Amino acid sequence: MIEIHNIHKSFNGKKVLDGVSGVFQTGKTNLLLGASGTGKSVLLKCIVGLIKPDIGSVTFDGTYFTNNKLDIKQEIRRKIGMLFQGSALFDSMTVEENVAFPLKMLYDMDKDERLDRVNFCLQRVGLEGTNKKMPAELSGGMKKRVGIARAIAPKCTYLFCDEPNSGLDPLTALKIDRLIKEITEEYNITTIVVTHDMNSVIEIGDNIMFLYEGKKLWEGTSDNILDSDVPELNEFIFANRLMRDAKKVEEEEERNRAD
Ligand SMILES: Nc1ncnc2c1ncn2[C@@H]1O[C@H](COP(=O)(O)OP(=O)(O)OP(=O)(O)O)[C@@H](O)[C@H]1O
Repeated sequence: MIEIHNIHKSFNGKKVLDGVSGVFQTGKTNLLLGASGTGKSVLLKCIVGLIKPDIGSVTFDGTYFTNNKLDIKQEIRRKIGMLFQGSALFDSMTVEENVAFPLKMLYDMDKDERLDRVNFCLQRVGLEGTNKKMPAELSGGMKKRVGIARAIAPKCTYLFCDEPNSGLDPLTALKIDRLIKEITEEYNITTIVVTHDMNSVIEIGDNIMFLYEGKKLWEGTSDNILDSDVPELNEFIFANRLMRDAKKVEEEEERNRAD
């Protein structure tokens, strides 16, 4: 379980996070939802320690993280897996080398043990046998799968995903969302996903925190989000639907032109 308490962050006098508190449960897919520029990524970076909040604290399973001693922070960092926006694979490394990378950095494993773990993770994300492929040879969805395999390779306790389905077609996006949820439940991980996609909300939103202009305006689940009485959230959901409908019309028109 991850707890955040009263997180504030400003850049050059501009407030980006304004007193955000909340709890992210173990074994659940916790979503940080909001429009562009509402502070989702900054909050994620504050949680993992890439950005220091001006005020506030983060606790991992009861251990205080923010401003704690370096060795305690490093111990927590070892348990964190990250799936970055755009996958962020090393282009000059094979799939196998990419997934092995955190194992080399964090563990004193022999080569065979490391390869076993890499193969296990590749198999878990449905990419067995792709060891020697280069990232340039992979589709967007496959790259995300490699990113997930790399994140879980060190047996992470906490998984952070920054817009995991950006740039993917709806069906591939759905498969990636489901894979993240399955892995979260299977390994009892605390997962936080940054998203602005309502499809993800409905599909995997065990616990959703809606951010608006740096504030948490609503918290709930995919079952009750459509009943919210928060105007900013309802407007966000409506805009998402309009976007989806407009996309459908565009695709339909494209199909008609092609016929
Ligand atoms: N290092 C930084 N220095 C200055 N401003 C920053 C920095 N990082 C983020 N910001 C600003 O903080 C605000 C929130 O950014 P953030 O990336 O958290 O938005 P977001 O909700 O994740 O949006 P998106 O969905 O577009 O990624 C933006 O106005 C951004 O320009």
